Amino acid sequence: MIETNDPALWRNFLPWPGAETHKHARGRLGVVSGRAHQTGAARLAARAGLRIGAGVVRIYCPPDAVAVIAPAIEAIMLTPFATADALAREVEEMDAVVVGPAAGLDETTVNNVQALALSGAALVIDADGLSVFKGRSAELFAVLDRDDVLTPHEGEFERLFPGLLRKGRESAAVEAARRAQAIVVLKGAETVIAAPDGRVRVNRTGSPWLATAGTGDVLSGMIGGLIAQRMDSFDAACAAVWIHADAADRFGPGLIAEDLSEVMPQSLKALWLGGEP
Ligand SMILES: NC(=O)C1=CN([C@@H]2O[C@H](COP(=O)(O)OP(=O)(O)OC[C@H]3O[C@@H](n4cnc5c(N)ncnc54)[C@H](O)[C@@H]3O)[C@@H](O)[C@H]2O)[C@@H](O)CC1
Ligand SMILES: Nc1ncnc2c1ncn2[C@@H]1O[C@H](COP(=O)(O)OP(=O)(O)O)[C@@H](O)[C@H]1O
Repeated sequence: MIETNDPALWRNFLPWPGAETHKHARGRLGVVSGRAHQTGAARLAARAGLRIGAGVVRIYCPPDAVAVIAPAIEAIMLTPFATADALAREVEEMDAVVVGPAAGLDETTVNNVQALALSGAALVIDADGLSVFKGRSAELFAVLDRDDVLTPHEGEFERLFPGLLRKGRESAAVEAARRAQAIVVLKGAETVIAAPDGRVRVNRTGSPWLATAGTGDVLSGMIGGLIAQRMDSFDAACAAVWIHADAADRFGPGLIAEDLSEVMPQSLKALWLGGEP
């Protein structure tokens, strides 16, 4: 059965901090950055993960990107890595990791995704982390766990699941989640969230203000931030998609991706107070 994504389905599972918590207990999110000229996407994702409540957020970047990222972050931390193996070692302390935004379409990204998949962290894989597996999707699916999340837009979806969209977006997302054995978030004006066990929800509150560069990077950070706080990956994806659109609608005209993390507290506060958002 296809459900409409609604806060009633996941509101009670949102990870609000308890009185005795501390930053490490709230959840640790890693975000993998691209090279020096491609760091904005990771910073958007990292800030969104922090905003949605992860207690610690750390960007992992190639060594050449340190000098670019360091002056552009405050609460977010930064660790350089030189190889995929080094990255896998560094993320051992993380609960969730976002990989793919502006990662680059080369073998480095393939190696990073595969190395991360062997770590204990749940993965949110977006953008280049998906596109780089075009024509070789089995290599991606072989390393995924059921709590990992793929967040393709239709272009990326077609690269991983050629022809599947012809079945219709809902059926395509369900079949994709079954094939990948992971959560699939098929983004668009209506976003479909599907799990390998057959659960599927359609988000019908999409905001057209989201049709601007970088909003998908923000969404990946939001999903990762909720999973880092130990929310079930399917519910985390549903909640993030809904909050993402709610924040966009609250901002309205002129929205750019950077604004989403600044307006998100309004959406979160409405959910926290328990009233109608
Ligand atoms: N601030 C930043 O640094 C940003 C970096 N970004 C990165 O830039 C790179 C390219 O991103 P793109 O999303 O343009 O890359 P894509 O490689 O997905 O290319 C977009 C192409 O996909 C096709 N497509 C089909 N359906 C589409 C849909 N529903 N939405 C978008 N495209 C669709 C279009 O033909 C389009 O030309 C990625 O690495 C991405 O992560 C973007 O996320 C934007 C912001
Ligand atoms: N017309 C629209 N209505 C609602 N949501 C949209 C619309 N267009 C794009 N979005 C949303 O905006 C985000 C765009 O993500 P993506 O295509 O990955 O962009 P980017 O790679 O630039 O970050 C997705 O969450 C998508 O669902």
